[in-house]
Amino acid sequence: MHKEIAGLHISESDVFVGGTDTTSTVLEWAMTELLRHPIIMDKLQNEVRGILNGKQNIADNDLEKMLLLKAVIKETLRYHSSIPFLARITGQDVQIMGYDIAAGTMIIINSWAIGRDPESWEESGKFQPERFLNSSIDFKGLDFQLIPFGAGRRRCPGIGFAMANIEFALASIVQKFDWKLPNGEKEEDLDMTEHPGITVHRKKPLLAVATQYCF
Ligand code: HEM
Repeated sequence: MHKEIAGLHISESDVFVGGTDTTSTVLEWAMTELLRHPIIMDKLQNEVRGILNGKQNIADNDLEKMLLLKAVIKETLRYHSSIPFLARITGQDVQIMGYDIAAGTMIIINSWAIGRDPESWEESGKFQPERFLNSSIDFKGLDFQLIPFGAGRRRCPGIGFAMANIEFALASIVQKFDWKLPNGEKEEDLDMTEHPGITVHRKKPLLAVATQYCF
């Protein structure tokens, strides 16, 4: 069924498709990067376990204090923009950076490439969540170097829901379990091949061994 929300046509299947694969893909990439960077995993577990102090249920105001958790998720969204291509059709003739673009042209914006652009990001090829700790750059569509949710009127309407899901899930799994790669696999051997598609997920699903953490 299609509904009109603020003049935009959005169907229930748009919401379902837009909201499931994307969220799980971001979580899988976040865990991949944490397994590849054990020092960051350690720092994150210290932050989450310290703030929760043995409490099993995570509340909204606990998440507000988890600054490294938020930075890890932002860095994952920068480095692994899960919906890489945004599409727009120009409503009138425009000139962008010296290029004349006729009305009715479809423009494809590659948010994956923007997230890795060395002109926008220092050490763009490295996973460094700390870059966001003292930065006001956010993913809400106002900072054009970080647009994993798009920008403008058609940007993702599910940002709040997505972030709540990812923050709760990631905080919970790093609080309650310690994680390592299976069969003595080393961080540097972790296969990072991407599977291109509407969402860019891991080509091979991530395998990790969980050990329950004793509080
Ligand atoms: C990390 C998770 C998510 C990511 C990375 C993501 C990303 C995106 C992107 C890039 C777009 C296109 C925006 C544009 O063209 O400017 C989009 C659209 C959309 N997203 Fe999300 N999304 C996520 C989660 C969700 C969730 C949880 C929901 C619903 C509960 C949702 C619902 C939608 C819908 C309905 C659209 C179409 C909006 C329109 O056409 O106006 N998304 N999303």
